[in-house]
Amino acid sequence: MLKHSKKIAVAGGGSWATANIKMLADNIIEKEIFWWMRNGDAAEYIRNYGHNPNYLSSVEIKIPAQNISTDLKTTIKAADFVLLNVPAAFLKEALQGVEPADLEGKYIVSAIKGIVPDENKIIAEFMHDTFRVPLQNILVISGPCHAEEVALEKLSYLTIASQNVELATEFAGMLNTRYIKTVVSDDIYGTEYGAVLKNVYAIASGICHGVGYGDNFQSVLISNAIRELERFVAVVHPIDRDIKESAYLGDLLVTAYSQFSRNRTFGNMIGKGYTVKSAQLEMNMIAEGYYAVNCLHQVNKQYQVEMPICEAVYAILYKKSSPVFEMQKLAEKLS
Ligand SMILES: NC(=O)c1ccc[n+]([C@@H]2O[C@H](COP(=O)([O-])OP(=O)(O)OC[C@H]3O[C@@H](n4cnc5c(N)ncnc54)[C@H](O)[C@@H]3O)[C@@H](O)[C@H]2O)c1
Ligand SMILES: O=P(O)(O)OC[C@H](O)CO
Repeated sequence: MLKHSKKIAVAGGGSWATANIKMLADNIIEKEIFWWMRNGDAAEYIRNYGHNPNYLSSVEIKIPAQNISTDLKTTIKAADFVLLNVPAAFLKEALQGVEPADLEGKYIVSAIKGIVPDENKIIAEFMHDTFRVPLQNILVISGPCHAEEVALEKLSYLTIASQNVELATEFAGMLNTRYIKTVVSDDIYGTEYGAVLKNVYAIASGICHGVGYGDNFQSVLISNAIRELERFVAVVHPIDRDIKESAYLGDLLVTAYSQFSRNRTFGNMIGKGYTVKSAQLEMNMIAEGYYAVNCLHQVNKQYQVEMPICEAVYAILYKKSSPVFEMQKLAEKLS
């Protein structure tokens, strides 16, 4: 028996939002699901045909047509849980017109793996500082899980993090299905920063592949990446955590090695000589790590953690440094 109401709004129209809609609808707990997206044509198509025309188009959308809207305030008003699923770079724009009062008493669930540009804040911090959402009302969905495998109903594990563990456990119960298993954590900072960093490491992994390094080097890169990730989260939010858990190491591995990874694909194109603009145009999807590495570069000015992989990716993407040169330089620092 759930303590809270089961009205959930999903905000975002991409692959992960579509996968989240599927798992919430496939979960057996009765609930009402609302869906906001900015693209009116896509919303109309989904209402008419029950499939997202642009992302995971094979997934059957099993929510009532009238619950799909392009008006975010109305969608938020209808729900108690607001699941944010817009890439971090566009979150501020998506929430324009939404006031702190609109979110009063709501639970905010971030499925975003990114940092809000200019603010340089992870999503929980941004929602807390800007919309006065109490941290106790904020949840994070993370873990190694590609939307494409959810569409195929391949067994996947999600981590639901919140300082309010009872709430996280309750929300996790609304995601479990035959193909989704959930783990609960109280580490929102480590979970969010871990997910942000793994996107940058996946870009590094793609760049290495693009310039011609093999599996042997790749494994050393990822072994150094998890140590870099651990160093950073230990300074930003020092608590006792096991970095080998799925939300940290697992997510890094899936993104660094999977054919479905947006960030790795983007990095591979950069390694092969594409410009940032041309690589972005080539993809209908967003590589969060591109935006995140710039934010991390700013955030780390305060913490001064040794982060050679992030710095190499930053130099390539933002200083137009040569991928071959940066990877050679990085290789000297890895162990
Ligand atoms: N795809 C996955 O498997 C997956 C898994 C876990 C977490 N995530 C996270 O989910 C979030 C959403 O990513 P996704 O993979 O669903 O995205 P996607 O790459 O599938 O889709 C791109 C999304 O960005 C939106 N978008 C593109 N340009 C925009 C603009 N100028 N203004 C506003 N919106 C714009 C599109 O409408 C679409 O919703 C990201 O933070 C990502 O890290 C994704
Ligand atoms: O692997 P990416 O770059 O597509 O990111 C998607 C998810 O974060 C994987 O858990």
